[in-house]
Amino acid sequence: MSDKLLQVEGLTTSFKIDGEYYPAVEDVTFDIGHNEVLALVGESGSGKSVTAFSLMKLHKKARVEGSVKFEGKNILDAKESEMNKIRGGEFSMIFQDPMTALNPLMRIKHQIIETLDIHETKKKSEREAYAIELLDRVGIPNAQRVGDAYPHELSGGMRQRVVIAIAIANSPKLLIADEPTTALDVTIQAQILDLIRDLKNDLGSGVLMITHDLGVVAEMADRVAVMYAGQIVELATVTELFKNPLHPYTRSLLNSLPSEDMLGGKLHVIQGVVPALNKMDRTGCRFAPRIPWISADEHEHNPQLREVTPGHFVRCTCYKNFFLDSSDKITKLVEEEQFEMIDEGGNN
Ligand SMILES: Nc1ncnc2c1ncn2[C@@H]1O[C@H](COP(=O)(O)OP(=O)(O)OP(=O)(O)O)[C@@H](O)[C@H]1O
Repeated sequence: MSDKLLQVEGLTTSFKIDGEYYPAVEDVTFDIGHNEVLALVGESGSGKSVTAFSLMKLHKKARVEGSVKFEGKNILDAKESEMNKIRGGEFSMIFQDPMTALNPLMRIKHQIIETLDIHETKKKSEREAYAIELLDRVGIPNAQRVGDAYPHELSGGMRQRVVIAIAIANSPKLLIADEPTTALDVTIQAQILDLIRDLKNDLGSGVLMITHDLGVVAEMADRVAVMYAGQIVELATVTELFKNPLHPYTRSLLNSLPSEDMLGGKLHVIQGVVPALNKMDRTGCRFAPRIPWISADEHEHNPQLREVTPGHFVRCTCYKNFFLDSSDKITKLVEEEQFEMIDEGGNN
């Protein structure tokens, strides 16, 4: 048996658009160990959720290629009946929006009991008491009363705790958290992250934490995979990535974090957005159109994710010619109008 909990190799998930398949996620390779948090970061449309849904085999109409080995077994070959056992059992997912994850017409405790029933966790007679115990464990005060409530009677933070109670009900070995705190205010966010970390430590589970919040990454992750336009462009330990980011996209992401030494309190972002699936040039470096001051011959023709120092992987050689490490250089690029300046309120 592999010592890695999850090994994803060459994962490629394609959707049909106007009769042709286009990959939303392409050649994605990473692994997660027991009791390890891997953060998957990247801006909207980079392929984070498609990756997560592919791991759970939740895409019904997509073409999914590559391999996803869970404790050495390729689950992409698993039958739907096996996947139903795995989902919510060994693999669990915490979704971004608790309101869509919960059934509005069912009492909270029955939603937890339902997942215990599917996986036959605990004796039937013990399941209700265990459901209440889980609510208590995720920090819900007056768990008995909340168990009898319907989702709309709870606050957003409480609902997210319920979703987490459901996700951990069967002691999953792998927890996938897709932007678990986006919909919550800052104080509740911190509490939910603490909760996920404590549960991970108690259960020894691996966690795939999907986020575009680098603060969450710094706080939670052991390693980070940065995604851009369906590919992982950089992967390293969290310390290494924050200390020595290489790929231009990673560096621009980190540079967009507000910090005191930013020019005049402004944030800097590289202009542009992730291209649509059917409009993307797939032959070279996908980030090239967003850093036009780097000449074409500084990009690789078909860039691969390559280990440049032990455990630190980067795609494309263009990083060698990309500098964004001092205010002077940022100023120069701003003067050359390569950067869009936005203030902290998000206004241009
Ligand atoms: N069912 C689908 N059919 C066609 N295209 C899809 C489908 N699901 C996702 N996509 C496309 O795949 C790409 C990646 O989407 P994905 O939702 O994984 O991005 P993301 O990084 O999770 O973004 P966000 O942070 O906004 O959730 C996008 O271009 C999206 O439009």
